[in-house]
Amino acid sequence: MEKFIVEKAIQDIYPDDFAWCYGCGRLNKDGHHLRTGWEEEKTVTIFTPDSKYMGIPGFLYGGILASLMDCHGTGSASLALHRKNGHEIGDGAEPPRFVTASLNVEFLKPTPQHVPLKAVGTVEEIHPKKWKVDAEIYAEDTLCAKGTVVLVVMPSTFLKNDG
Ligand SMILES: CCCCCCCC(=O)SCCNC(=O)CCNC(=O)[C@H](O)C(C)(C)COP(=O)(O)OP(=O)(O)OC[C@H]1O[C@@H](n2cnc3c(N)ncnc32)[C@H](O)[C@@H]1OP(=O)(O)O
Repeated sequence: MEKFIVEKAIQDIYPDDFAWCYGCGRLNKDGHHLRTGWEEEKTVTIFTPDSKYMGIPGFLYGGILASLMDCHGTGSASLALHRKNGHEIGDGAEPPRFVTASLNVEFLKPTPQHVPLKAVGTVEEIHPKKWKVDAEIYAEDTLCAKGTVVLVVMPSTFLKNDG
């Protein structure tokens, strides 16, 4: 796999109040800090899980692949609606925020530890408030998992009520 770094990620511009997700929140010091950006018309997230995310020695725990798929989905949908709204990362506009409505993962091959994983997404609009991301996760050049994530624009039920 070519060396790839996500230079501009949608998670970098989420407002602080929404930057705490365990998977992709930049402000969650214990989290994975997943970052998702464009690679031409596809979305990409790169992640090398820590050694502790072991299933069988030498191979990854499947739940961590699901986590990658999950946040790759929310980030991809946010990128796509942001672009549809006429914005790109860095133009100062606040991006839309999505939550996961469903997550389907197929584990195709044993996934080795200690190599960078690359999630590649194809984003499709179902409705302006509902998007689908078909994702593939590669370890080096091997397709190890694929899945589909459905995302919905974050409803007001997620707004924190301090009262
Ligand atoms: C925010 C920063 C990044 C954070 C990343 C976090 C990643 C996560 O882990 S999120 C946490 C896990 N996910 C959750 O907790 C979600 C919990 N579930 C829920 O809140 C709800 O079930 C939710 C929001 C997913 C779906 O709600 P539901 O009311 O069933 O929505 P749904 O019927 O699918 O429609 C969605 C919207 O599209 C609209 N819509 C209209 N036409 C259509 C259509 N043809 N098809 C689909 N939707 C349509 C619906 O009317 C609705 O809009 P509105 O709310 O204005 O009526």
